[in-house]
Amino acid sequence: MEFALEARQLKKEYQDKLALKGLNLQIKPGEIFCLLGQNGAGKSTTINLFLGFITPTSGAAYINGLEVADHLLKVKEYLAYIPENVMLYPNLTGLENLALFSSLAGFEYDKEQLLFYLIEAGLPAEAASRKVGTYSKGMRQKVGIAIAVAKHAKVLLLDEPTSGLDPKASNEFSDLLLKLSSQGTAIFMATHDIFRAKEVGTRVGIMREGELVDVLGTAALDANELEKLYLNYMHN
Ligand SMILES: Nc1ncnc2c1ncn2[C@@H]1O[C@H](COP(=O)(O)OP(=O)(O)OP(=O)(O)O)[C@@H](O)[C@H]1O
Repeated sequence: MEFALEARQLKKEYQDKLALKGLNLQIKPGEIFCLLGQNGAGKSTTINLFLGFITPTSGAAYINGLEVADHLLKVKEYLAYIPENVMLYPNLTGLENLALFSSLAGFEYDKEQLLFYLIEAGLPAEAASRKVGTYSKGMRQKVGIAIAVAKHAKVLLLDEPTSGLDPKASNEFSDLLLKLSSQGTAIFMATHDIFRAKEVGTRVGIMREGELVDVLGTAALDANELEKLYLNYMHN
């Protein structure tokens, strides 16, 4: 079977810091994998390797069966990325931003279709014609999701997307992720939010000092048990 995301002995060393120590991981289409870990554990490094923003010291990252470092452009077609702060053009409206990013990915849509994507992602219709500079963080995340859907991304990478969102916005965001995964999108999310990880994740990985020390199925755990396990790893 072809995995949506795969890491094989993936290693990254910066100058004198071994940030990722040989990660092995396989994620299927429709899965939501949440990666927990303290600051500096190697979560962003992992995401940046899947995105092709940095090159591995050894080992390889694969998206849809393609080695990222060898197929940077092709892999970009499959991927959408939502960082903590979605980068959009503040002087363009939500509709204009979506039109621009869709077109960069090779998709041209009329206004009606663009509006449909934005509303599907939970943006109020009245906001779509407003400049993005006036949007809240949660609204910008929704535009990020609309871009992912409009470019038919097979894989969504997220780096702490819910930090700084209020509980309602965070909850709406979780619902969007669940909807995307039910449509077959594979989702890989670095987060500090154990509760959300349990709620949306199919599996949760715990990373410590560049190593994936555990991977847990969320179905058999409640959030308190997951928090206990996590804290245990951090203290030992
Ligand atoms: N460009 C770089 N040069 C040198 N060291 C780096 C670089 N980027 C990251 N590191 C180091 O690699 C380790 C892993 O960092 P990384 O950003 O992947 O952690 P993280 O788990 O994403 O942390 P956070 O939760 O704070 O985002 C850290 O020790 C960090 O200082």
